[in-house]
Amino acid sequence: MYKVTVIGSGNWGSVAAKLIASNTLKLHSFHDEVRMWVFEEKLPSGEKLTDVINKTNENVKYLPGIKLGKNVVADPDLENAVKDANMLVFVTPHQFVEGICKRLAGKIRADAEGISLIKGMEVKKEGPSMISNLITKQLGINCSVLMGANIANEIAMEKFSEATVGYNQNKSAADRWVQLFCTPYFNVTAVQDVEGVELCGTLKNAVAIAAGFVDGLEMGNNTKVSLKDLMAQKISSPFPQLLDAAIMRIGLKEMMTFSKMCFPSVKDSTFFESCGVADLITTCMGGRNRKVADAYARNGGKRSFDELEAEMLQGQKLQGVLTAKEVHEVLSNRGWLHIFPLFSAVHAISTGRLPPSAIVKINEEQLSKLALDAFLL
Ligand SMILES: NC(=O)c1ccc[n+]([C@@H]2O[C@H](COP(=O)([O-])OP(=O)(O)OC[C@H]3O[C@@H](n4cnc5c(N)ncnc54)[C@H](O)[C@@H]3O)[C@@H](O)[C@H]2O)c1
Ligand SMILES: O=P(O)(O)OC[C@H](O)CO
Repeated sequence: MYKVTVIGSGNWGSVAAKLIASNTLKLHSFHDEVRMWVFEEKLPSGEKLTDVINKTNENVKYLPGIKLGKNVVADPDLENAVKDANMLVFVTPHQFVEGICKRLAGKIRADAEGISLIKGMEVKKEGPSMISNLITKQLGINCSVLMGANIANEIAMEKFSEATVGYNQNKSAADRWVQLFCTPYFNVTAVQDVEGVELCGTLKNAVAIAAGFVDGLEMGNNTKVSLKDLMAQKISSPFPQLLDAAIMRIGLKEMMTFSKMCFPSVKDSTFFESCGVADLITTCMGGRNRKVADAYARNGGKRSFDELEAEMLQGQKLQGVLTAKEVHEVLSNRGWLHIFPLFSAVHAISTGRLPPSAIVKINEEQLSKLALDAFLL
């Protein structure tokens, strides 16, 4: 019998628990109960979030108004939450995974399998290391990934969407994950390209920040903003939707180039799965990264991302700004900044080194300066 624990209980973590819990009740090879580890916090009422979830069957802070399923049990004790599980679903903001894995080392079942729903990466001296790899290395378990065009609040309302499971060797584990997540409104397919799937989910968050800048500047209506560099790339539209499309096109190209330069085994076909172009479009149009970057540009870069994130997302976390920093580290370490103008601009703008309008003005001269700054820092 398979026993599932979800490690994380934010917006997507709660929806993942709901999807899984609806299936474990139906599938005989799985225990009904789904444990969900909660990073404990006190609510304004003074109650603990875990107690409220278990009392109301609702994550009132990160997914209000949605019942998770009576077989979801919130647990604030990480070790206790995982001790009986042999299917571990990792779904926290990526900056917390390393600490969580350190706490879990030696505490999980020997036959455990993992899947990461986390969009992000770590940068080591040797280069980028994906979160699934970090989980495998620290816990010694096989780890697949699940990424896709998935806005948690919409899937919580059972609106149709698709997702992609990425796996390396273990096809039977991938099939089990597909079985565990699939519902009539959540269609999951598996591809043998764990890094490709994970890089798609990770890198599109940096592109979504660029899309937010464009929207926040209302570029289509602002004749003061020069389009010459976009025109140099044969794009010259006065309409914001078309600028968004330009950002997505250039972003997709940089995502593919970066992925293949860092991980030559990544397959082109992966970018045409839900985790690729579909997630890119979804996040650039409707995600949290886009929304907060839009506010950043509207404020002329005068209010920091941290401040805007806290005010606009009430505890939910952005991944795009941190991802742009991680990508920038790889690019500057390897002397690749000039190949990735969009990623470079997103990092320079989000750290206040260039104004938001630079998203369509980034040029060779600025890139050389950024490269020099990176070298001097
Ligand atoms: N929300 C979505 O629509 C969505 C969709 C697909 C993928 N994702 C990805 O899923 C991952 C998790 O995102 P989410 O939306 O579930 O989370 P979230 O941004 O909604 O919530 C933040 C979570 O982090 C927890 N947290 C805060 N401090 C912590 C700490 N020190 N240690 C551990 N946990 C801490 C909070 O308790 C909360 O559960 C991210 O990588 C995200 O990109 C999100
Ligand atoms: O809301 P975002 O920007 O974190 O994006 C959410 C998901 O990753 C979209 O698939």
